[in-house]
Amino acid sequence: MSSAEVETFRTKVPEWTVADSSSRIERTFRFRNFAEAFAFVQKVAELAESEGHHPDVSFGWGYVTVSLQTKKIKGLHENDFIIAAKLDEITKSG
Ligand SMILES: C[C@H](O)[C@H](O)[C@H]1CNC2=NC(N)=NC(=O)C2=N1
Repeated sequence: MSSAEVETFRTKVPEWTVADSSSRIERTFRFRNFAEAFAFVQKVAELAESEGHHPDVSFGWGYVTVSLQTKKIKGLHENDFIIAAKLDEITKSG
C-alpha cells in the first residue's frame, strides 16, 4: 500500500497512529479498570476470529493497545483499516 493510500485510509480512523515505517497501525484504548480492559480484549479476539484477521494485543490496568498489520505482507492492507474501524465501532456502542 502506498503512503498516499495509507493516508487516505487513515483519515477514516483518525485515532489510529501509523508506526514502524507505515508497516502497522496502532491505537491505545482506555478503560476504567483491569476487568473492563480484559473484556475489550475478549471482544477484539472474537472479532479477529470472525474476520480471520488477527491483531497483536497488549493490555494492563485501564488500557488495551491494538496493533494491526497484515503478516503475509509484513505491512498494511485495507483489511487492517477495516478491523480498526470495526474496533472503533465496538467501543462507541459499548
Ligand atoms: C489463512 C488465514 O486467512 C491467514 O493465515 C490469516 C489469518 N490472520 C491474519 N492476521 C493478520 N494480522 N495477518 C495475516 O496475514 C493473517 N493471515
